[in-house]
Amino acid sequence: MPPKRKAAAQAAPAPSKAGRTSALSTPGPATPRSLDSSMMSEADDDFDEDVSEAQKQREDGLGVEAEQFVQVFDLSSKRFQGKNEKRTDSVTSFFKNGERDFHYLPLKPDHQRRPLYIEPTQGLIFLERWSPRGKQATDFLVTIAEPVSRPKYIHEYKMTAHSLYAAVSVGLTAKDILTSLDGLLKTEVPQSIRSFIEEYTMRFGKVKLVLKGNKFYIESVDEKMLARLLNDEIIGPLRVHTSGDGEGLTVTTAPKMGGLVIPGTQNAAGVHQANLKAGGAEPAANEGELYATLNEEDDDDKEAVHAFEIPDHAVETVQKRCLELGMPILEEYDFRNDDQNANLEIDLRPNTQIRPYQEQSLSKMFGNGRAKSGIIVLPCGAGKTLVGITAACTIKKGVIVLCTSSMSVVQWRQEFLKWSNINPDDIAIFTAESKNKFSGNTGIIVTTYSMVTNSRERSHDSKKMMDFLRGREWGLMLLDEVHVVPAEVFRRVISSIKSHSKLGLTATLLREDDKISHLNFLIGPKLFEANWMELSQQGHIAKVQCAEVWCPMPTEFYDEYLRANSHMKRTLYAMNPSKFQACQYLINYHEARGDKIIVFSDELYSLKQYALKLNKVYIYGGTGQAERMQVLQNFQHNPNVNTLFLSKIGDTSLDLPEATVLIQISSHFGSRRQEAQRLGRILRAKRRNDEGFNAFFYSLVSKDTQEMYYSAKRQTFLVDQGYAFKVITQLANLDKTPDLAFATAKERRELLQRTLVDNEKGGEEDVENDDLFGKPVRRAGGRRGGGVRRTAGTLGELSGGQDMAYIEQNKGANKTLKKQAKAQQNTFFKKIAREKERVRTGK
Ligand SMILES: Nc1ncnc2c1ncn2[C@@H]1O[C@H](COP(=O)(O)OP(=O)(O)OP(=O)(O)O)[C@@H](O)[C@H]1O
Repeated sequence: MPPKRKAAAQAAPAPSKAGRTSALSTPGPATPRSLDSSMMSEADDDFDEDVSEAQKQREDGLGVEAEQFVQVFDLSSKRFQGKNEKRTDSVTSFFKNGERDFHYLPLKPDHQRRPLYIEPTQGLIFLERWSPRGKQATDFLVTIAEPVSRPKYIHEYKMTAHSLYAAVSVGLTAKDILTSLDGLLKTEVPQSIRSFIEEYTMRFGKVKLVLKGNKFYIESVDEKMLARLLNDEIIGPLRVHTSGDGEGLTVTTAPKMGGLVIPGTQNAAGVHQANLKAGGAEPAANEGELYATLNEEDDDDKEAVHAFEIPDHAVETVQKRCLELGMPILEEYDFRNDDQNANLEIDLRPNTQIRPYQEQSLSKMFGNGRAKSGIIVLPCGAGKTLVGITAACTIKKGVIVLCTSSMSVVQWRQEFLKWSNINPDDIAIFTAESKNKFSGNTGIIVTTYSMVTNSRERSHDSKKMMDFLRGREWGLMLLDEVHVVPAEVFRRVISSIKSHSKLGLTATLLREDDKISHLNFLIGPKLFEANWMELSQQGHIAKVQCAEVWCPMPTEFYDEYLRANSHMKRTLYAMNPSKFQACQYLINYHEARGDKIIVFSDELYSLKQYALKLNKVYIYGGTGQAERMQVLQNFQHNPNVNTLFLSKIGDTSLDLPEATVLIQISSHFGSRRQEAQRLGRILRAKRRNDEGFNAFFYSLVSKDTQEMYYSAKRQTFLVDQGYAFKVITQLANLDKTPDLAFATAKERRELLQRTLVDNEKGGEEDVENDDLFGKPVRRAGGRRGGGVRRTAGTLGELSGGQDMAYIEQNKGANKTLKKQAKAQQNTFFKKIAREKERVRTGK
C-alpha cells in the first residue's frame, strides 16, 4: 500500500465537508471492484492496472475520506493476495507493517455491553452474536451491510456501496446509520467509515436509469451531474442524439421526493415496510426492531428532471461507469405512478401467508414504495417462487418469467395459479411446445432463457411471439436460478426484452470464476440473503448434519496415486476401496432407517462402477430422457428403489425428487457452489418438522490426497452459513457390513488393476444433456462434439474381457426397472386389448 494511503487509513483524517470534493489531492474514485465483496478476488495481475486506472480517473467523484477509504480498501485487499508475498505463516503478512494495527481506535469504557467491532479499511463489521444486543445488531447489520460469514458465535458483515444504497432506500440517512453504529460499536466510528457513509448516502438517487416508451434514459434532477456524465469519455459518446434535442438535455418534471423516504408497500399484497428507524444508540421502541419515519410524497411539488437517451446495449456499460465515477445509478420503477402500462389483475389469495424472511426480502425490493431491481438469495426450498409471485402481485403490471427448463416453466405457471388469483387466461407459456399469448392487454408470460435467446432458425410462431415480447414494456422480469445462467445470456435477454424492474432469484451467488459481479449491472445488486441456520431453526428448511468421512487409501492404491497424472489421481481417489466400503455402509445404514439417498459422483467411471457393484440405479448425462424419468419416478415412489447415483447433471439440470441423505464420492474440485447446491437438495425434506428429524450430508474423502484440500475449500460457503462439518475417521462396525465390497486384498488388487486399465486412455466425460441454453446437445460418452468415448466393448478389449462380464452382469438396477416397467405396460395393454375384445364381441 503506498504510504500516503496507508497513512490515510491509520491517521483517521478529519471529517469531510461539503465542497471539499473539488479539492481532491489523492488518487481517484472507487472502482467497482472496490465496492463489492464479490469482486474482491480477481487476478493479482490487475493490481498495477488498477492503480494507474485510479490515477487516470481522478475527478471530483468522492469526498477525500470516502475516497481514501475506498482506495485503501481496494489496495489492501489486493495486497493481501499478492503473488510475490513471502509468507512466514498464514497470519503474519496480515499484520505486516502495522497495516492492521487499529490501536488508534480505543475501546469505549462500556465496550463489553456493545456487540460490534469495525475494521476501518475494508468496512468489515464483526458481531458478537451472543451479546444481549446481538439480535438488535443483526437487524441493523442486515439493513446496512452484506453478510459475509455467519457461523454460531461471531458474524462478519461488510459495508459496500450497494448495501448502503439499500439502507438509504428504506429510509435511513447517514445520520441514522452513524448514530446506530456508534451505539453498537465497541470503539468510536472510524473517520474513514464515517466519511464513506456520509459521501455515499448523499450521492445515492442522484442519477437514475429509467425506461420510457421502450427507450432507456439517464435522468437526474441535477443538471451538472448529467453534464459531468456527458463529458465522460465512456458515457459521452454513448448518448443517443434524437432529432430536435440538439445538445441540450430533455427536461421533464417529476414528483419531488421527501427528505427521508416515500410511502412503503404497507398494504401491497401483504408486503410490509422495512422495519427500520432512524435508530439511536439504544434500541428503538420495539426491542430489536428499528422503524423508519416515512414522508408522504408531495404530488404538487414537482421538480425539473434532466435526461439523455442511451442505447439498449449500453445500459451495462453506463451503470458500471457511473459506479466507477462514484455516482451509483439507481434503477427503480415507480410502478404506482405508471399510467402508460396497463394494470394486471393479480393479488395473492387471501389464505396465502408469506413468511417473515420472504417479507423481509421483499421489503428490500420495495423499501421506498418503488421496485428496485436486484437479486434475492434464499436457500433451496425456502420459497423463492412465492417471493417472485408476491413481487408480481405488488407491481401489478405485465410480467415475464425466465426459467432454466421447460419443466420449471410449467411449475411457475402452476405456482402462480396456486398462490394468486390471476385469471388462467392472463398467464401464458412460451416454450417449444406452447406459444400462447395472454388474452387481455397485459399478463404474464413464462418462458425459458433459451427460448428468448435462441439464435437458431425460429419457427414462424416463435418469431411472432418474440416480436410480441420485444414490442412491449414489461413491469417486472423475474429471472430464476440466476447463478447458473451465463452473462452473455442475460445480456441477450435484457437487451431484447425491456422491463422496468428485474428480480433475480437464486440459492447461492457463488461462482468459482468470479463472474458473478456482472450480475450487479445486468440485474442489480444483491437485495437480500437469508441466513440458512435461522431458516432451519424455524423449520422452514431441514436441519442438516454434515460430515466428512476420511477414507484411508490402501498402500497399493496410494502408490499408484502418487505416480498418476491428475486425471488418474481423481479416478483413484474416487475408486479408493475404503471409500467404496464407507459408501456401502452408509447406504445400508440409511436405507434401513427409511431414508432416500442420493449419491453424487462427478467422476463418471466411479459413478457407474459404484452403482453397478452395489446394484443401484444411476443417471448421468448420457442417460436417455425416458430412462431418466423412469429412474426418477421409481426413486420417488418405489419403496424398493431408495438410492440413486447421480453425476453432476443432478446439480442443476434435473428436477430431483425429495431425498433425506446425500453422499458425495467425487466432486468438482473446490467448488463451493456445487457443495451448496447439493446440500440444497435435502433442505426441502417434508419430514423436516418431525421431532428430532435430521437430513444428512456426507462427503467421502480419500485421506492424504488432494481431495482433502478441495473438500475443505468446498465447505467454506456452508461453514459461513453456520454449518459445522464433523470429521468421521472410523465408521463403527464397518467390517460387519454384509457382503462388504472389496473385503479381501485380492479383490482390492483386482479393482486397482481394472481401474488403471480402464482409465489408461483418459476418462469419459459427462455431458449436461439438457436444453438449458440452447447449446448443441452432446450425447452419451461425448459422441457429438469430439469428446472421449468409451463403451463396454472398449472396456472389454482393454481389460481382457473380464470387465465386460462384470458390466453386463451388473447392468442390473436400471435394466431391472426397465423390464419391470415393460412387464407392467404389457399387463396394462393386454388388459386394454381384453377389454376392447369384450366390448367388440359383447361378451
Ligand atoms: N409462505 C409459504 N407458505 C407455505 N408454503 C410455502 C411458502 N413459501 C414456500 N412454500 C412452499 O415451500 C416449498 C418450496 O418452495 P419453492 O419451490 O418455491 O422453493 P425454492 O426456493 O424455489 O426451491 P428450489 O431452489 O429448490 O427451487 C413449496 O412447496 C412451496 O409451496
